[in-house]
Amino acid sequence: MFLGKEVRLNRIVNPKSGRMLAVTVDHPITRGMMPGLVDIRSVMRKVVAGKPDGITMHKGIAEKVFAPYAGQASIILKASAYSVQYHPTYDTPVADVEEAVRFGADAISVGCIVGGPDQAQQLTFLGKISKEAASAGMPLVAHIYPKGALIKDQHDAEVLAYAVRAGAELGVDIIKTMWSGSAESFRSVVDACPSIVALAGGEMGETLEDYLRMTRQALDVGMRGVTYGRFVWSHPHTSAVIKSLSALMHDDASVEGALKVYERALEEEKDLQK
Ligand SMILES: O=C(CO)COP(=O)(O)O
Repeated sequence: MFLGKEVRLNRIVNPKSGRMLAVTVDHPITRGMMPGLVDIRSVMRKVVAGKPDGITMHKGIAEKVFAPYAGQASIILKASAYSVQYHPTYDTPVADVEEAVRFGADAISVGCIVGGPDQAQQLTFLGKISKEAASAGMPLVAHIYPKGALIKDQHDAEVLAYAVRAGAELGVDIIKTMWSGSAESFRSVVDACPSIVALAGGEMGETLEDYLRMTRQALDVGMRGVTYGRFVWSHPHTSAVIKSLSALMHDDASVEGALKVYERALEEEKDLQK
């Protein structure tokens, strides 16, 4: 491995735990103007205060909003976008590895949609950016979504295993995927993938405890990263949520232990407001 890639990987994957805690704020182009992300400056301040390893963002947000926090968390530069509404099977390139280097990013992140009519183009794009990222010593993160006519259930473990393995086959370092619903089925997804498997949040729960339980179960079967968005920044106490996730990811806390960390972080927030 290039030394540059190793240095960057060690910034986003905590060397002590071997795991990555990332938060993503890349939703608006894909999903529309979600209320929780309208005030992106306030979201960014709270996310940085929670001390995640990395934050996934598009280039304009990196430049206009993240800049004051440079060095406090890694930039994972989002380099593709699609539209859930207008073209849900085509994730199109919007940035490149050269820009990731220029922004000081520690990884570049793309989406790739398999199981739909655009699969061939999507894999061509992934193969190309994998080559470019490798040449620059830039870790590659990809969210391989199984979507489209061939996919009946996006959470089916067999379908997810295909998706993560497709990413590993093309040299992706960290592959984001969806929860399959149980530890037993998720084990088969992780086992299919020689790269790091990370979990996206989606709409898999209602409470913080739901997400902590899902994360704990996935960790127990070998998952090594999270890139959570919606449930983190739409929560009224974003920084405390990130700190509780950090206890799970980096200190191997139980769900109960992580909830205690959350309560303690809330108390600290109250003290600061006094
Ligand atoms: O990867 C993600 C979006 O790009 C995950 O975000 P959510 O947790 O909101 O699903």
